[in-house]
Amino acid sequence: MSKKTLANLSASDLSGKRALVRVDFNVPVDDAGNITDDTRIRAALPTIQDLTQKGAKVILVSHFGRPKGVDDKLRLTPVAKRLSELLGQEVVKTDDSIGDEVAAKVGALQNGQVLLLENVRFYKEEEKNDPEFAKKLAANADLYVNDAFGTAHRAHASTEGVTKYLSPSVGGYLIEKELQYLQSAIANPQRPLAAIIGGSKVSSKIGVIEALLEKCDKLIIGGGMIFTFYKARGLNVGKSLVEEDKIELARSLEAKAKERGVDLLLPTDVVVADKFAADANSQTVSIDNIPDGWMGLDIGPDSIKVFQEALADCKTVIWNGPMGVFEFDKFAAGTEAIAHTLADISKKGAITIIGGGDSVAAVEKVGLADQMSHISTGGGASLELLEGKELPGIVALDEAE
Ligand SMILES: Nc1ncnc2c1ncn2[C@@H]1O[C@H](COP(=O)(O)OP(=O)(O)O)[C@@H](O)[C@H]1O
Ligand SMILES: O=C(OP(=O)(O)O)[C@H](O)COP(=O)(O)O
Repeated sequence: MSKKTLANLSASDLSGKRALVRVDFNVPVDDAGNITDDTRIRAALPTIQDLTQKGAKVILVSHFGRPKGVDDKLRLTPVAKRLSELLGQEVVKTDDSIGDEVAAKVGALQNGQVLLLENVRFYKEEEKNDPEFAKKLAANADLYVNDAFGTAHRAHASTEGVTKYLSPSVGGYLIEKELQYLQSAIANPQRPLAAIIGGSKVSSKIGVIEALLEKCDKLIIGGGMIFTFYKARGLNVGKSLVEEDKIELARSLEAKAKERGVDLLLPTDVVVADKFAADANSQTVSIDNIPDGWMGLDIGPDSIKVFQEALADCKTVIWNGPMGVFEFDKFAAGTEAIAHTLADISKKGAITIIGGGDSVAAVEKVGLADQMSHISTGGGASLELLEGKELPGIVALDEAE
């Protein structure tokens, strides 16, 4: 990468220095708050360990979920515990990300110690990239390392704003590794190239589809994303997830795909449930038969077949977003089938890239992660790279000398 990285900093640059390190510890958790997949924590270890070995005082900052203000369910305390186990050393945890308590605990850090700040999104100023808030985050540190690849597509205070107040500002080893792999796989992809988009972040990912129509030969849509398209077609979607203000966009995307001759594949059948729960009653219906009061939580068997056939000849596939609510066994079949298909085409030489916290968790759950070409810690971030966009969290870093 053309940016300065941690590899450019020696022990003499780092020893005794307070390093503010942006990580993406936005890990999947179950209803009881237990971490169900720690890939993102493990992926940050090389950077954290390099810093501690070189005598830096490490101050980690991350978001967790999408809180509106302080939310006790979205505290990073379980993450601090898991990180401490993985590092084999104590991780000091603060209850805030700025302020006096943080300053005091940072002041008490010894060289090589690690501290984790509280969820930075408890402050609305974080996502607004408020300069005063960025200045307060930066006040406790001497230098900045961004290793949050999964959040590099967000221009927030802890990913972009802080770089204006800390020097040097460098990329960590995870960001370096992700860019190295993704840029080469995506710049000149082996074709046919397919993108599979699912999951629940409809409003933040539906926009990506437009740019992907220019790049991809096939676009497969699943997960919670599909019902906005169906509503645009005038179908009844019951209580399924819909983004009302994206219906018009969905309609125009279908029209554009047709114009450009890109295969935009949507499921033809879905598994619907009478409630959002593991023990819900379920039935498989065609998409024009979703009953009132029911919600679509997985793609159906006919759709799985069509998707598998479409993927069979692909040479590069990038997948972000599960096909259904795979956390509930009843609604995991679509996601599991696609994971198996990608493992199969990987074996035949295709490049398969899985990105996103929950998508990676799903592939880990079925034990197929090591059969994919690349497991990326970023879903939205890897899709934006595929679109050809620059990621603000990377643009903001110092240029390599
Ligand atoms: N039909 C659906 N309705 C509601 N939620 C869904 C549906 N299909 C998938 N999901 C949910 O989407 C979530 C993952 O979405 P997202 O955050 O976009 O993916 P990733 O973390 O891989 O980027 C999962 O928790 C899954 O339960
Ligand atoms: O989980 C994340 O993104 P992803 O679901 O696209 O992989 C990142 O932590 C970014 O979170 P955000 O989409 O709430 O900014």
